[in-house]
Amino acid sequence: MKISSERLGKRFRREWIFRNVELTLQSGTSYTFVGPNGSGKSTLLQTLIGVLPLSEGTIQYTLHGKPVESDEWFRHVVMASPYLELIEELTLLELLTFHQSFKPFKENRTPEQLCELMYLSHARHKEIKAFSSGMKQRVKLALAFYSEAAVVILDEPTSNLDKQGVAWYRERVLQLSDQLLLIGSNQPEEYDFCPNVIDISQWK
Ligand SMILES: Nc1ncnc2c1ncn2[C@@H]1O[C@H](COP(=O)(O)OP(=O)(O)OP(=O)(O)O)[C@@H](O)[C@H]1O
Repeated sequence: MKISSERLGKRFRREWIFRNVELTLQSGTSYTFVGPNGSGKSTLLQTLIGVLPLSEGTIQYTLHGKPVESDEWFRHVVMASPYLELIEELTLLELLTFHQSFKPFKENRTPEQLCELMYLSHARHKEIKAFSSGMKQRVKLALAFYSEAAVVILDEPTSNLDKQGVAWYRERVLQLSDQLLLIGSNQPEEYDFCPNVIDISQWK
């Protein structure tokens, strides 16, 4: 997968968050967007995957040399972020089964296996609304790590995680090798392995 942007800009009302963003993002490597609070990291990530409409410029997805229509981008993307909610009324197993029906897990893993991989087997019959914030974050990250998708987006990936959770994140994220990984972060421990660190302030 390749995502490229030309003269990409986003504004909310009269405030430009970024302008003239020129990017070429390729599978098989990772890119981290850094910048102070409010600089636009989350906005850029959401614009790049089509969750937020752009205000100017263009974005192109190319898969195996062919352009992908913008209304199909979502099929190729998984995203974990503190502001995207899980379905609170479902149990963990129900949530994973539902998710799997539209995005299968890598290597045909089952929902039960995924519970083990996120160290939450004991909570598999619990409703998500009864999960702690750290448990929810583990679920979001596991969905991102183990779903079949060409593009993986992790915004503030270790928010709410304890030390063990951070170690788990670091171990798992290093195993994403053939996908396109995009991270939004201000915590070096979330991205110190990443070869492409991009300061978003340059586009203000
Ligand atoms: N829906 C919205 N309406 C108006 N302004 C918004 C909206 N969403 C974000 N903004 C503004 O866009 C700017 C960038 O916000 P964004 O959340 O992308 O920053 P960030 O770099 O991810 O910040 P943080 O490090 O705090 O997570 C901020 O000034 C914010 O107030």
